[in-house]
Amino acid sequence: MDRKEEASNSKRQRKNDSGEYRKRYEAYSRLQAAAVAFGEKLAIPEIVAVGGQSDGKSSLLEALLGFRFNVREVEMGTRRPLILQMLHDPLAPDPVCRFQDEHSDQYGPPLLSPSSISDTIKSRTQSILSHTGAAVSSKPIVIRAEYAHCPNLTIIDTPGFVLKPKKGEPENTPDQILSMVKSLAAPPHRILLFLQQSSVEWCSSLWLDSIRQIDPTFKRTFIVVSKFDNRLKEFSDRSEVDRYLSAAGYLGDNTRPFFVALPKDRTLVSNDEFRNQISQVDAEVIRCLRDNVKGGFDEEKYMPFIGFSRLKDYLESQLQKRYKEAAPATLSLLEQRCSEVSAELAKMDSRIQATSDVAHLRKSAMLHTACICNHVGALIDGAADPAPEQWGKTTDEERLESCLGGWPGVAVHIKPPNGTLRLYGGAAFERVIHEFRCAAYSIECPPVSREKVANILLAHAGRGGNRGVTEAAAEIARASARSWLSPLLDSACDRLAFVLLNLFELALKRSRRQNSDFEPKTGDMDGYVGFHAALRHSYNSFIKNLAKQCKQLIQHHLDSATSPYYQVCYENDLPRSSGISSIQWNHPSYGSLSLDLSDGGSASACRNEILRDQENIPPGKVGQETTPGKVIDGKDVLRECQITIPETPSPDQPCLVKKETGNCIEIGARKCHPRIVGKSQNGGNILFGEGNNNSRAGSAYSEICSSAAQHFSRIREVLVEKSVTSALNSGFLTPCRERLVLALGLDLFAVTDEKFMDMFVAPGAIDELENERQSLQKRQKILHSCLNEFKSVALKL
Ligand SMILES: Nc1nc2c(ncn2[C@@H]2O[C@H](COP(=O)(O)OP(=O)(O)OP(=O)(O)O)[C@@H](O)[C@H]2O)c(=O)[nH]1
Repeated sequence: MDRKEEASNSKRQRKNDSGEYRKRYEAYSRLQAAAVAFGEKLAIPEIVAVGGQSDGKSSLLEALLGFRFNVREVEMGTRRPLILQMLHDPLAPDPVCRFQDEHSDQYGPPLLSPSSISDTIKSRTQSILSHTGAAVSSKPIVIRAEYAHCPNLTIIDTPGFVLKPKKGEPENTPDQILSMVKSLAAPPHRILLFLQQSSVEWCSSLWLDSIRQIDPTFKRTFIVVSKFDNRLKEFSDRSEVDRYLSAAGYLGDNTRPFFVALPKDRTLVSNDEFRNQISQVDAEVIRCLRDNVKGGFDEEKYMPFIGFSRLKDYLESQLQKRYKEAAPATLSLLEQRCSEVSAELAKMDSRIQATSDVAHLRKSAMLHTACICNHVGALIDGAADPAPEQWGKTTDEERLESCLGGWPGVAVHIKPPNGTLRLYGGAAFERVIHEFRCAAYSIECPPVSREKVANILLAHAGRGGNRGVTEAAAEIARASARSWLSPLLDSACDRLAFVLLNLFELALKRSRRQNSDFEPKTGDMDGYVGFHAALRHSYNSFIKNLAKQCKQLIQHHLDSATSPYYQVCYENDLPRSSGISSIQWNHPSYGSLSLDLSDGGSASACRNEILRDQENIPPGKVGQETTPGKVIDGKDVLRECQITIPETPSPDQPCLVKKETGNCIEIGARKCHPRIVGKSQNGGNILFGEGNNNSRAGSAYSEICSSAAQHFSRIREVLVEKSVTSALNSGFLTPCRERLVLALGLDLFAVTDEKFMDMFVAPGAIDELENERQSLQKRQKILHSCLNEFKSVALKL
């Protein structure tokens, strides 16, 4: 082979090589566009330019591209990462730039003028920042530039590090930039191009440490000392310049920085002139080092690292090298992604098919319903997920949101233990029951008019009955209990229903979390608005029905407790203790609720409140913790009662209890009762004494009031302790645990297919699936074409 032949062979070889380079590069840049558009995580070798603000990153990019696109002096600097895909095209004497769509892998029309490029960068940056209100955004802008004078190279320009935010920018801007750049530079397949101005000494470099945190040994970092022209005039002799160029002691033995100067004149010149200026500056740098420095510099050692053109060649060769190395891994990753996307697409097809498959929909809907019911059960039995702090309610919130306000007929503000804690489910239910008990015990037997007493009493006297006073008192107490306790019972049912109604949302939340944590087991019902609405409606109706039934049931209990025949039972039924001391109650549910878990302050506040409003204390608490008493005019009357009422109270002492009704009286009156009756049987004016209103006047009336209060208390106790609490539990909770799934099932599924499918006329849901499917199809198509491209690239490696 003669020399001529050899030369033409090597020329052909070089041409082939550059053809291969180009093919490989094109394959990667298409893959990169797909990765950006679809959020695919593919390890594509890329260069990320990082450094402090105004250290020259964008100028270096322009120099690499071979023309100026940032013609406007952009005051804001780089605010979004800019992925610049440079494609060497010998047939493009003028640069052809296209922006990738913000939301797809498609590129827009070619932009020819540099000002339109910088304007687009600016407007895209501003549109996203005005939307987020931040100073920077990590969403990249992608530009593809084809040009005869650019290399095959992809560089990501990043916002420059800053120490302080600019005026009007959020305070955390420096941190935001740092963390954004760190995450852009973190993937190990990315090469870092770290720029630092030549005027900065390595020992005082602010950002070198940040780079070390990303790449501690600079294994994948190229270091560029920018604006080298600014430093040149400071060198006087060779040793000085060689020491500077070696950067010894700061970057490690294997890291050689590049020293680059670019034209600082930013006046608009033609692209040819711009490239001309770049070469001139390159030449000028070498000339300065040779001529202006005594003894020049160690050219053998440092020449390959000085000047822009050397950096450009180096970057291109490094990127090509990495492309070649990464190709097998990229190919296998692409194969994997292609089969994954195909599987996703098949799954999506079957989901779309399932939208018209009644049997499938019935199964999924039943599973979903059962799952919701299970979660309701779990929440009733006691659960702490979702976070009660966020999803629970305090007693005040419950009152407010249920629009039920306070307890009817109760003037005092009831503060149940744990009222300040955010509870839901079973715990909130128990708290409402307790609150109801407090409310019930705070109701006093209302005062009765003398006319009422006279009407009942005189009629009894007329019939010659000798139990007139007792009968009158009982009759009064029954009427009072009916009119005062009935609204309270209704209110309790409404409050409990409110607690249970809230559980639907929480059960949904738990079910969603469970579906996202594991493979969806309960069928994917997302988007079927009609079904979700029907399920919610059915649940609400179930709870409202329970409330209605419970109201009827406990009204029935109230009717029995206020029936004249029941009086006999409760007189024998209720446990009594001797003397004046309180009844001993043995209620496990009460015991558990008296456990106040709210923080110290609120617990003691609540206790104080309870002590202040003694009505809030049901008898159970009375026996255990404190002597019950009602504070009237600042005195604990009951305590006073206990001290002052003798074992056998004198009928002359009606004044002692004259003012009192309710609990206080109830306890004192137990002893008084037989004597009161006895007194009335002793003849005289049974109604208002001997006609002397000032001496004994009012004593019979007071006795009747007192006795009525006693009856009232007993009715209330029977009701609260014996029937209502258990009726509420069995009326609400047992059906929720045992009948809910069946009731909802009957409502939703015991219907014809046609009616059932009405719930699934969900154009929104099907559209959503169709959109997802289309985007998957697109992704599949692009990944397949990238795969094929890489297969042919790999063949020539
Ligand atoms: N003297 C001199 N000036 C330069 C050189 N390179 C860039 N400059 C000037 O430095 C200024 C900042 O340059 P940019 O390229 O915008 O810096 P940047 O790092 O991209 O800035 P941010 O994107 O805001 O972080 C511009 O005015 C450039 O003209 C150089 O080599 N020598």
